[in-house]
Amino acid sequence: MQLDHIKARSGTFDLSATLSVEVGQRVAIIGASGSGKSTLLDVIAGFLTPVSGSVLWAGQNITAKAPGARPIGILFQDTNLFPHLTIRQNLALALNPGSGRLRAGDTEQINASLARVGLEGFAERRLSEMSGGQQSRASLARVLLQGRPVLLLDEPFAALGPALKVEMLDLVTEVADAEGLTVLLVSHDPQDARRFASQTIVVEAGQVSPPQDTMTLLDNPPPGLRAYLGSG
Ligand SMILES: Nc1ncnc2c1ncn2[C@@H]1O[C@H](COP(=O)(O)OP(=O)(O)OP(=O)(O)O)[C@@H](O)[C@H]1O
Repeated sequence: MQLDHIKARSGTFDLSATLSVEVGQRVAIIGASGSGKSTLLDVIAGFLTPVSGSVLWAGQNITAKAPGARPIGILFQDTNLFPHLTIRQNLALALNPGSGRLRAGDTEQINASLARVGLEGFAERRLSEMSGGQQSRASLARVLLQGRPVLLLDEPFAALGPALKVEMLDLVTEVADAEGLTVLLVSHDPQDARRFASQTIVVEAGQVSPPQDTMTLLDNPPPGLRAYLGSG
């Protein structure tokens, strides 16, 4: 994925980015609150049209494509599932947004995606009857069902507590590696970056830096990042 001389504006906030992320990479995005991390994801996902510059995937310019037509799946902290529906109904809606009716092959696909996230046998369970960790797994199953090659994660596991968060990041790592997904993870926690991503993008006051080696960056952070990390 490439961001080529992107300039974007959200209200009075300006963002600029030129970078490229290799296919199959897992990359963390870190930066202070309000620095522009979500704005960057909005540009990549197509929720915010840049003023200038291009978003490219596999050499194709996707800047003008609607969010649903992009090769991108998104996982936010708010679960993307309806609490009163069963997991099967929720996933059927993800496959067939209009009707939620199951077509030939859908059940197998749903069962396979539940198995991939360790939720075999949960299809008839309502979301409201599941733990926070199980709900996170179900929302991951939903986004995986879309079969998009790029996954954007905006602090999706922040509410889970440290042990469960690590478990979910490891699960995403396993699935992403097995399927060759390219993953961008926004996080406030440098430990997430160390655990999850060999490369890290720093966002500072709307300026997006290209990916750098995570360990090198965090072991010897530049002044702006050092202040944000609170490391002296
Ligand atoms: N429509 C808007 N009008 C004015 N300012 C906006 C608008 N949308 C976003 N901003 C500002 O843009 C900046 C970047 O916001 P963004 O949500 O991308 O930051 P972030 O790094 O994701 O922050 P956080 O870590 O707190 O989620 C913020 O200062 C925000 O207040």
